[in-house]
Amino acid sequence: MKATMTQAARPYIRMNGAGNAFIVVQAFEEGFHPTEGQVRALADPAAGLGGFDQLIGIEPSETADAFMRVWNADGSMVETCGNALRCVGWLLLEATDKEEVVIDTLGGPTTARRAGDHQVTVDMGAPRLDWAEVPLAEEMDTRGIELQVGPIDAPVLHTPGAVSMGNPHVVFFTDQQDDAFVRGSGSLVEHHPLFPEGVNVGFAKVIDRNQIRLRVWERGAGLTLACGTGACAALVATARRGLTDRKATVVVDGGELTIDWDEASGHVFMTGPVEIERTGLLPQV
Ligand SMILES: N[C@@H](CCC[C@H](N)C(=O)O)C(=O)O
Repeated sequence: MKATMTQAARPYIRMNGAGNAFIVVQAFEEGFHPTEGQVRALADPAAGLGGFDQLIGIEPSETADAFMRVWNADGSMVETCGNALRCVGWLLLEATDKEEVVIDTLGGPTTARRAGDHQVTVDMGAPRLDWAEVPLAEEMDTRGIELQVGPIDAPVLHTPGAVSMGNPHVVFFTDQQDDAFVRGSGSLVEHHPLFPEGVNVGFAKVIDRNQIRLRVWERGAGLTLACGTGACAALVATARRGLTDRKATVVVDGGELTIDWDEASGHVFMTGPVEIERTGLLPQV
């Protein structure tokens, strides 16, 4: 028998952060607990929501202004989502007269504040750079891990940086960023045994010391127009290799994100646009 959502006719807000697409459900009063299958069904464009990269639940929190729960389009529940933090931050800031809000996630708490017209800055905390924190399956220097794609003697991709921004990322330094290449190698690396929890895969082309062109194959969502934690991970990985400064514009398919790895606090701050596209009611799945 097909399970139906008990949360029938729940209101949703469709938002995007630099093109990263979200369906946001407010779960302050009534719980929101979709199954993996229901998330997948909602993400299917046939459900009428237009497809999305992540489904987001905003729940009450005892220690923060809200708790943000994240499901990837494949139904997996994951630690965090940088662009959704900016979107949820925007909603909470609009609903209160606060200058700053704190949003807790499975990946840790984040603060969000307005940064101009429909722009929000989030403090993503310090990147986790120890191999066990990423996590990797074996000890390696995360500035450039022993991983390559392609023939042993002529790899097309090799020695990516590995970073956790609350969720796992690898970042390849490459000029090759076309769709077919990103899809083919991203899907391969996402499930590599070196990453026991899977991994988000970044393809970073350094334009200059303050600009990176980035495409990301997201774990559980595939190629997206933007990935906030991916942009933070790319800046951290390129700065650690001396390829960029600690502050840069990361150009993604859906816009631009400013990433600043603050020297004093060690925290990574991300600033970028948020957009409310429309509201509606969740379909029965
Ligand atoms: N879109 C995101 C990341 C969402 C989660 C990611 N796919 C994962 O599985 O860790 C972002 O903006 O950070």
